[in-house]
Amino acid sequence: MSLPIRAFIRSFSSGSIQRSAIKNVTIIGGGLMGAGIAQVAASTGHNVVLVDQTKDILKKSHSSIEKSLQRVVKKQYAEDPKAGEAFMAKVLSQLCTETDPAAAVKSSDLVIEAIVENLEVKKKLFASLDKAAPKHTIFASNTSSIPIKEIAVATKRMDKFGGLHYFNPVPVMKLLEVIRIPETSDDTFNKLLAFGKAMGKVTVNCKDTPGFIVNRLLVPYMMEAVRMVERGEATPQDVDTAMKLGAGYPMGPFELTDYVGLDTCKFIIDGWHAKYPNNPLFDPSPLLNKYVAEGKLGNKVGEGFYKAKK
Ligand SMILES: CCCCCCCCCCCCCC(=O)CC(=O)SCCNC(=O)CCNC(=O)[C@H](O)C(C)(C)COP(=O)(O)OP(=O)(O)OC[C@H]1O[C@@H](n2cnc3c(N)ncnc32)[C@H](O)[C@@H]1OP(=O)(O)O
Ligand SMILES: NC(=O)C1=CN([C@@H]2O[C@H](COP(=O)(O)OP(=O)(O)OC[C@H]3O[C@@H](n4cnc5c(N)ncnc54)[C@H](O)[C@@H]3O)[C@@H](O)[C@H]2O)C=CC1
Repeated sequence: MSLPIRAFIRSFSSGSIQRSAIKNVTIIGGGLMGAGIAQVAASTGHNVVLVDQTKDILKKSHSSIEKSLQRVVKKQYAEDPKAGEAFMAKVLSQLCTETDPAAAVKSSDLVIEAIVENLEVKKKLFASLDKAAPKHTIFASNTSSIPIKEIAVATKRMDKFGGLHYFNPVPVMKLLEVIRIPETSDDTFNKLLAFGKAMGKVTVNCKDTPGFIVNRLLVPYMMEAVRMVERGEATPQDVDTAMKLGAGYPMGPFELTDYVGLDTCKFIIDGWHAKYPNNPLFDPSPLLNKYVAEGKLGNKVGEGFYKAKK
């Protein structure tokens, strides 16, 4: 018996991974998050179709998945590289790419959307998927900051709609926030929870409140960090060192912003400022806006608050 199958059976019997009714998964958006979600879904035995706008983007997504899988395999199969190679080949055989979302959802049990953090773009996508997907298909958004219901109203299947909020990097971060709206049926919610567990994640349930649990706490903290720098109280480097060594965080707020993507951070904060214009926590940050205007979007383009390590 090969190592991954043994490990999989062990996790079944220990209860850490559960069976799920969901087998065929379509991920829309092959960027930082979509690629990570596709990798972990395929690694846990699901058939995955990854969708993005062009073949070139999907080539990059595929190559980032391969690199990340190599890291996982190197660690998990240190003593059996051949089994590692077989595992990697199996995972990659369960993953295909597609540029036409309508074709990609034809036999899908679950669609997870991980495209740009923009309500109108997400609604337009889901409205078209609603027409193309079979009746039983469940829809989920990985949005960081947009209420799930505001996206779900674009469809006629709100009972089959929920939120699956993953964390970056998806292959490493154990948490998954599972969000229900009042219309989400118990059957859909239970299937989403079971799917999350089948992916090996620890799930937490959350109502459809802005930022769910983690981002509701993380965003004000990160915004205060950038305001400290704007007030000239400390440098990004010193803030990062302080939070790593003084609070035990794996990354400081500026390193984390580079990791998440400054464009995504700006979408989040601009969206919340428009929604809550009187809450000073969500006032725009001139420094963040300046970096985004200069194209310094973080690690994905090689530079943000820091120059990315090669
Ligand atoms: C200040 C500006 C203000 C802007 C404000 C705007 C506010 C908006 C912000 C809101 C953002 C919201 C985003 C969101 O919705 C939710 C999120 O995802 S929040 C982000 C959550 N993630 C984190 O907090 C990550 C924290 N960092 C870490 O945990 C570690 O640093 C990290 C694991 C990334 C890397 O670890 P490190 O030790 O530094 O490096 P290593 O390279 O040694 O990796 C350790 C370990 O992990 C494996 N690994 C790392 N990356 C991958 C990968 N992509 N694939 C596979 N494996 C990976 C690596 O192999 C190592 O394994 P070992 O066994 O230890 O060798
Ligand atoms: N970056 C992060 O750390 C996290 C981001 N999120 C959320 O996940 C979503 C995606 O974020 P990232 O992966 O970081 O963004 P990204 O910018 O890395 O990737 C987005 C991808 O979506 C594609 N795309 C855009 N519109 C599309 C469409 N109509 N059809 C198909 N593909 C389309 C883009 O080409 C791009 O490849 C956002 O909603 C974000 O808020 C959630 C958790 C963490």
